[in-house]
Amino acid sequence: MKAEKTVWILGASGYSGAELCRLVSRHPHMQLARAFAFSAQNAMPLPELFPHLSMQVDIQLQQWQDEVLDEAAGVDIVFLALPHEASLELAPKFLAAGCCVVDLSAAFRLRDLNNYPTFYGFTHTHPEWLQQRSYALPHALPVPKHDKKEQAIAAIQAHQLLSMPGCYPTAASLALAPLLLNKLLDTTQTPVISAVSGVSGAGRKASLATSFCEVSLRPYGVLEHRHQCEIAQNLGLEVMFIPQLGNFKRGIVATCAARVQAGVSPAQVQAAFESAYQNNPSIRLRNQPPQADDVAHTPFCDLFIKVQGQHVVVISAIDNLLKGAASQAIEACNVKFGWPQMEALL
Ligand SMILES: NC(=O)C1=CN([C@@H]2O[C@H](COP(=O)(O)OP(=O)(O)OC[C@H]3O[C@@H](n4cnc5c(N)ncnc54)[C@H](OP(=O)(O)O)[C@@H]3O)[C@@H](O)[C@H]2O)C=CC1
Ligand SMILES: CC(=O)N[C@@H](CCC(=O)OP(=O)(O)O)C(=O)O
Repeated sequence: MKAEKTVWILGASGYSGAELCRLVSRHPHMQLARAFAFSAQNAMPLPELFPHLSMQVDIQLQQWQDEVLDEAAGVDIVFLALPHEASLELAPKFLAAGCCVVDLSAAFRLRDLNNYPTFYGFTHTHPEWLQQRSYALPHALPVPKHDKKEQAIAAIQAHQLLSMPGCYPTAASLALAPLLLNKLLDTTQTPVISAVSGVSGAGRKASLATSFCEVSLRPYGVLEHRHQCEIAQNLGLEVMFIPQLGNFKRGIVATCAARVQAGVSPAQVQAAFESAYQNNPSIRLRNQPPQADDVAHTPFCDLFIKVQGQHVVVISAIDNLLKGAASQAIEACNVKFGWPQMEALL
């Protein structure tokens, strides 16, 4: 049977792009037509760069050249797993060619233009697309326009540009959204999110800060990380965000501490999570705090909830390269094109 959708992947020599190549290759409705790297030295069969993909992915990496854009008309889905500014420049060109663009970068995530110079160091040059994109967390979010799962799905289906959430924002938003959706949170107390990420979160290119002997457990970007405003945007309230780098390869464990309103019972909190996620095959409610390896190489978000008096702690674990990037992008496409939500992911 011929796959219905042809796919290009840009950034396929990077960590999340390579995961996308693997997932698209096993997707029954997608055909991986071309995969691009940026550097000439990466123009090789993908399994030469990532040997674990041998016999899983059969694609030759090509060096990206702008002239290739002339051949984009007729490509159904283009995944961009690129630096933010590269996505910002290329996405509108693919959109103009009629492709559905799924962008894993932050180029189209933030609604407030002013946050780009502050948190990303560049001025946004395509604000028109910020108004016409769907921020594709394929689950209910307690923010205007996304307060019902059906609306979130309709938005994904209606838009040509899907902007994928960041990795920490995925973990934190899924942890806190049910409390907000059900109006259980005491919003006079700012939630605190302390999250540890493996070093693949920083991407593949070598840097001293992420080399093996340099990393132990390092807090960074305390209260000023670029994901703080994305999490606040998702939840509709301020948060305190403390990211940390851990000496493991993949995964994020986010510990989210907040306060519920007086009189809210543990049973009400549990019921809020069960009703929010009962039909969601990518979320697992756990009886024990999840650790990073429980979700590594899986498309799941594992959540553990503990309530004591008015204190609530939700611990959320994802694989940053999958639920935080590539598998969530496939999930969004599955929702968009009406395929089973976990197609190609399990
Ligand atoms: N790592 C993660 O956990 C997550 C990453 N993301 C986002 O996904 C995107 C990719 O991240 P990640 O996979 O970690 O990155 P990597 O650093 O592993 O890979 C980056 C990719 O982009 C290519 N590239 C670099 N510069 C350019 C450019 N100027 N123009 C076109 N292509 C370029 C690289 O090609 P070459 O190798 O040939 O240089 C490589 O294929 C980023 O926007 C990131 O923020 C999102 C969620 C989680
Ligand atoms: C460990 C590490 O460096 N993590 C990255 C976040 C991961 C990422 O690539 O960010 P997006 O999810 O926004 O694309 C950081 O702190 O900037």
